[in-house]
Amino acid sequence: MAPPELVRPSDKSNVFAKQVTLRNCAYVTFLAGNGDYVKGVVGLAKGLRKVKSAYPLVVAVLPDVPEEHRRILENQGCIVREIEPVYPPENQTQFAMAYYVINYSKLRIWEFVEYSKMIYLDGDIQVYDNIDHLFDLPDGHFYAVMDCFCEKTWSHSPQYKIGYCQQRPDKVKWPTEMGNPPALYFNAGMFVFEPSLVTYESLLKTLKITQPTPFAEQDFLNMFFKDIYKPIPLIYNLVLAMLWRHPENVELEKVKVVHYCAAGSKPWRYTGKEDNMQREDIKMLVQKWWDVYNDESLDYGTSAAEGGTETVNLQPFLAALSEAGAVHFVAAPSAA
Ligand SMILES: O=c1ccn([C@@H]2O[C@H](COP(=O)(O)OP(=O)(O)O)[C@@H](O)[C@H]2O)c(=O)[nH]1
Ligand SMILES: OC[C@H]1O[C@H](O[C@@H]2[C@@H](O)[C@H](O)[C@@H](O)[C@H](O)[C@@H]2O)[C@H](O)[C@@H](O)[C@H]1O
Ligand SMILES: [Mn+2]
Repeated sequence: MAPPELVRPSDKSNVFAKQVTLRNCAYVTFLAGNGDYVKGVVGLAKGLRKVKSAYPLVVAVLPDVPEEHRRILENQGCIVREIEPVYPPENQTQFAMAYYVINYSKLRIWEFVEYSKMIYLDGDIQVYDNIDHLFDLPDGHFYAVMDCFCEKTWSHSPQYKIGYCQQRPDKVKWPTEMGNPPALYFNAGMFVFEPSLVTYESLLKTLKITQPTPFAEQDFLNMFFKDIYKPIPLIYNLVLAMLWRHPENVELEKVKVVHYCAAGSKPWRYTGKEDNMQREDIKMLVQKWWDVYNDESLDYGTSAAEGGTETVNLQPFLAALSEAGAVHFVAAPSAA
């Protein structure tokens, strides 16, 4: 589509014009440490390019991410933003995974208010179909895919103990003597949200008085956004365990986003030794991830990746001008 023309409010000459409001949107992920998760983020950057997303990928990096990794990400077209860690209050919590304690730092992305809407994606996620349309979801809600309680990582929970899962609430019903069933619970590896300093301050203030729990920031985000959480279809975040826990809920050919969160499924560490890792669908999905990661035509700056011409992301520039209120932007009639 031709870039939007700058039209002064007084100029009515462009009869084809229709008023559009351009929003400044972006994908955002989180990177910590000097280990191999950087491969996940490179894969994600290339995957978003492969599906021709119109939006940039911002990478929120902790101070311990080495310069070399930051260069790699910038050379893949990522916008690298350093954030300070966020720690939960002093606690004796047994996190489901010890390293989950660093995941509270994800909360810093609510401070990225130069963007009006963002889609957060874990570094162990890959996007295989364009999901830019999610930026058009109505404001005022928190959109994410429902999680599953059936993996051993949930063995601490009452749901797991009685065999209840929100993915199949009719299979083992929640007993009335245990009160209401748990509120719908999302996986925090992917969500659509609106950065806001008010929300950001409230998140940090609330965290200070909230007892940490096994799924760390995922539990905290579920509690914090409970009233505005809206489930979106599983095709936007396939938590791999769904393949063997709830295959009846999965139509793999329709899945747009795959979340390599099952133990042993991180493609860049895959050995095939852990439970379920010899499944044909897992091996296919791991290979699919590597096909994108190894595809040099998807490297930033190659003509193939940018659709034959170097593309410049006008969003921040247009957002700044629009902020200034100096002009309205109208889409020139499509060349198509
Ligand atoms: O050493 C680490 C651990 C986690 N992460 C980031 O934190 C996210 C959440 O961790 P992970 O995906 O391993 O959790 P899971 O979804 O597997 O529970 C990752 O995707 C990365 O974006 C990271 O950068 N370095
Ligand atoms: O810090 C807590 C993490 O909790 C979530 O991972 C879990 C969750 O999905 C469980 O349901 C699975 O059983 C488990 O394998 C998986 O690791 C998020 O994916 C991750 O981004 C992060 O928020
Ligand atoms: Mn993950």
